[in-house]
Amino acid sequence: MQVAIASDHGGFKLKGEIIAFLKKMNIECTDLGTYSEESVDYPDFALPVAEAVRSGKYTRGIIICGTGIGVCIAANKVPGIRAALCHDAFSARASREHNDANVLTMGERVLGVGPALEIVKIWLETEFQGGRHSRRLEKISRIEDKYCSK
Ligand SMILES: O=C(CO)[C@H](O)[C@H](O)[C@H](O)COP(=O)(O)O
Repeated sequence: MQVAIASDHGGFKLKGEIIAFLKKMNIECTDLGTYSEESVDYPDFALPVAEAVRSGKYTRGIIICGTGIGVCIAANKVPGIRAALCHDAFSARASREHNDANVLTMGERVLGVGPALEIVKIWLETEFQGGRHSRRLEKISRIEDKYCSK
């Protein structure tokens, strides 16, 4: 599995913890920034992760900001991206089983490191269930087709 990860300044510290955790789990990840706590704009870091996942070069993406909300909104503008904001284990599991989420977003200002790492582990290890959920994802794709020119 190849993971692309990024954050804005509000998620910088938690991003570092997640990268260290992924290394311990022997999961390859690429850090697409930001690289300091200097204030930046979250869409500039959500977009490269979303595009990296859409391109197929990376299997999954993780994006952290202060709340996880802004990066989730931005990433979901990219066709083919199913970004899920998860601050609990149940949502993390369901976002994979039901939604086949390919990007996880979280907020450093919302969640402690321990719960965040548990969510990352569950999210990476849970498989999409398919079946009736595939039909629903098809309907989401059709919404993209309706509104996106490429
Ligand atoms: O979700 C967000 C924006 O919708 C994030 O929490 C950002 O990290 C946050 O807005 C940054 O705020 P700051 O006051 O500029 O640090």
